[in-house]
Amino acid sequence: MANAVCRGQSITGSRERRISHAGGVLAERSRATLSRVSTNLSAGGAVDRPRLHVATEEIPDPGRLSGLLPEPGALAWIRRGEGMIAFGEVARHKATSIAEAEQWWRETSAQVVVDRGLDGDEPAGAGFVAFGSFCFDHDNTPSESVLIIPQVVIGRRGGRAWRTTISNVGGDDWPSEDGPAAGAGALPVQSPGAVSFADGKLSGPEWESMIGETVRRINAGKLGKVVMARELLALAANPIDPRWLVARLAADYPACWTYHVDGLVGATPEMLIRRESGLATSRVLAGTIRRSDDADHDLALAAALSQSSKDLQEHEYAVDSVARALAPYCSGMNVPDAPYVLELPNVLHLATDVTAVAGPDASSLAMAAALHPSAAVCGTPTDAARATIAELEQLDRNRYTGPVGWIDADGDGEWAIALRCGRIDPDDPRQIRLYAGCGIVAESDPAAELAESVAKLVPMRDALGS
Ligand SMILES: C=C(O[C@@H]1C=C(C(=O)O)C=C[C@H]1O)C(=O)O
Repeated sequence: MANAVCRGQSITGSRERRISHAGGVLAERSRATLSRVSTNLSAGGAVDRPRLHVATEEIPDPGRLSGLLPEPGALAWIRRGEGMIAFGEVARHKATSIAEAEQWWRETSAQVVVDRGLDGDEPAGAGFVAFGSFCFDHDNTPSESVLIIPQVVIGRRGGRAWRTTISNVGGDDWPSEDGPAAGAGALPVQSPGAVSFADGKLSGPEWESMIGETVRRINAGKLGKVVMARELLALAANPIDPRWLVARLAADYPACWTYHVDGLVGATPEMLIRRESGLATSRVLAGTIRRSDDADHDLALAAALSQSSKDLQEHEYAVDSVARALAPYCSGMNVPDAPYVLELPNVLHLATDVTAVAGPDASSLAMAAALHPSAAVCGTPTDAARATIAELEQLDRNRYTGPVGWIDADGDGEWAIALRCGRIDPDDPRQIRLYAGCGIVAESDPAAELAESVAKLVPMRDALGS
């Protein structure tokens, strides 16, 4: 990816450095005089682009990342204790498509001045990054996709921890000292209090009959698979603080990617595309069984899942769609012949990890644009499945089942599929919509699919404290 990052370049004048402790995290404020390295860019003269200054430094282990979120709007990306949290906002891009956001990021990151970075091999993400969350279907939602450039990022990966500060060259030299600090001095996290649940537009039985109609359409011959989702409305006594949910999800689902971007909170097991140092990986999930409380029984369930023709077919559609979409961007693709069983605390999934060598211009977001929507969340053939969802599902999916994740200036990044999540109502933060969907194929049984959706809602229900 084109990258005009100039580390240690274009900095003149003295630098004053002050280290202070904020919740065990070293905060630094530096003053530097920047010589102008670029003129303010506007794409086709239409869009004002921020001209940004980025500094990253190594910090001591900051402790539990989910404990560092200073305010409810802070961004989170955590898996097995590693990842990034971020706060403050330097720029927010309302994207009309994933491809358009990729273009915006490519042009914006080409204008960045990088003052300092980490010594040696930097972990992906230790530098200029944006976090994003995209709609499932831009044509069928009033809501918007976003790419957010934060002011401060704290990350931990592979035994190293860092802090990145991003500031607008056109504005103040550095983020205001009054801005939020991670950890100490942060706004306290409030429990949601008592939570009640209600069906979304469709009740359970109505959803089952909608699934019955989907199965009929599939059997009529034009569709192979359609993923149908439902929502559950949760109403809490207090405003729902995403940090409450992030902390619980990250602790209870360490193998999943726990995220919070702009009110969308969840812990997803499905990785649409991860790109790091030229290697692309995608974890495809499709085919699900609810776990029991008994380990031996779970073993039998796992064996049944890996031999279920209905689940294997559903899985095959999803893997095919990913391999086909990825092929133009990659070489040396490896697609395992058979899936393995991924165990989560609530469900078992059939899983396939596809790996490939990414082409030099294939950023993580460019590949996400090509992959979305995969048959894991939409169906096969894509256009017919998407139209069937729009016609029958009666749900505004919003950003549920869209890509969620982050990208860095080299195009590396992680874009998961926003599953096992909820969206806090921006107009009434006591309300959150929880979503769960199921892949429907010719052999699907509506009652079993409803039960599967109930199992998929468990992580968010538990995180809310019910
Ligand atoms: C749509 C969801 O999950 C998708 C559907 C699956 C299935 O039907 O087996 C499994 C994983 C996901 O690809 C969801 O969790 O909401």
